[in-house]
Amino acid sequence: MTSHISLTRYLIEQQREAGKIPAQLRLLLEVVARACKRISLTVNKGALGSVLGSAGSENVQGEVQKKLDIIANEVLIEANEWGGHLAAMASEEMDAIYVVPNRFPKGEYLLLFDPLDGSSNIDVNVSIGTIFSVLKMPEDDRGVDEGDFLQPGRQQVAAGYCIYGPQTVLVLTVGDGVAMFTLDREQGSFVLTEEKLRIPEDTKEFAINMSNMRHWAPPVRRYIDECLQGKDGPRGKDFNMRWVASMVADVHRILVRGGIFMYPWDKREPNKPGKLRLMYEANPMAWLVEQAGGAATNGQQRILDIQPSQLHERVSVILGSKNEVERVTSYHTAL
Ligand SMILES: O=P(O)(O)OC[C@H]1O[C@](O)(COP(=O)(O)O)[C@@H](O)[C@@H]1O
Ligand SMILES: [Mg+2]
Ligand SMILES: [Mg+2]
Repeated sequence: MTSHISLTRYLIEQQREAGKIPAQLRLLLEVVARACKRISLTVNKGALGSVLGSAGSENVQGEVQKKLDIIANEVLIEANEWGGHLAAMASEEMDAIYVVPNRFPKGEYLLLFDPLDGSSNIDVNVSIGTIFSVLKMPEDDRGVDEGDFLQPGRQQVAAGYCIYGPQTVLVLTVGDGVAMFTLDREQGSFVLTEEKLRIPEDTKEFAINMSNMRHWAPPVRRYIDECLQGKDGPRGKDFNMRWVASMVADVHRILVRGGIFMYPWDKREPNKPGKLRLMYEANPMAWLVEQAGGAATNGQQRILDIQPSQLHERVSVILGSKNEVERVTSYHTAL
């Protein structure tokens, strides 16, 4: 642990001393953090809080919603509606954007979130999380609409996630490196526990859902085949594998000790670019990973440079230790 600096103090320093963020963005991030704290408490109640199981509904992507998907979505909306200098919000769990009712002064920011990432792990008590991204509301815009959200990830002004695991940890970037804050339950506050995180450029650990192997495209197959050959293969080293099936948990591990994470396009749904969502999952995680010295591509280009054409757009994701991401990307572009 590096200090007893709270998230609030860290953000004030980012605002006043580093001049990195305006006061309005600081307040918005504090509201998001408070909402995450509430979600964390709800997650911890588990069966005692009747929060496990399915809600019996489907989201816009046709996925079955869990009770916690809906609860987490409501907590974020409610907290930010009145507290966050926002013009509008967009969520993986809502078909359309949520325009914040008439505000004066007009909200300057747009908030996007995956309220509960790793839904399949809720009922089995494995790490899950909330992923968020903040964009600036375009200037000279008279009214907010979906088009305002369609900005490439490089234009994010803040991004992060909160992981609800053995510890609740909030990980954040405002473009000045990546900082981690651990929730101190006795104090009720997030405390800075790691700063200026760096992902090692090389790794011997990959994360991919191996059950999809037969559906992968040749470049992904080639990369994993070479890893699996270990010491005797072209890579000359043995690789380890991890797959939590919560993107937050897999990316968190990579930020802490390195590795490569892939959820590539595959033949199961050939018309979709991938499973993960560009705006709620890939963009915030790609920026965090880049801010920690890693890389993130869709196999063809940097994720942060993709111009979105739809709010709920999907994308192929390859991110983590720089040299490995560059290798997989070169296997795609060499074709
Ligand atoms: O079950 P699969 O196909 O391995 O997918 C796992 C992936 O799906 C996700 O759970 C999707 O997120 P949601 O739970 O928000 O839908 C990612 O977190 C994870 O990387
Ligand atoms: Mg998700
Ligand atoms: Mg989700």
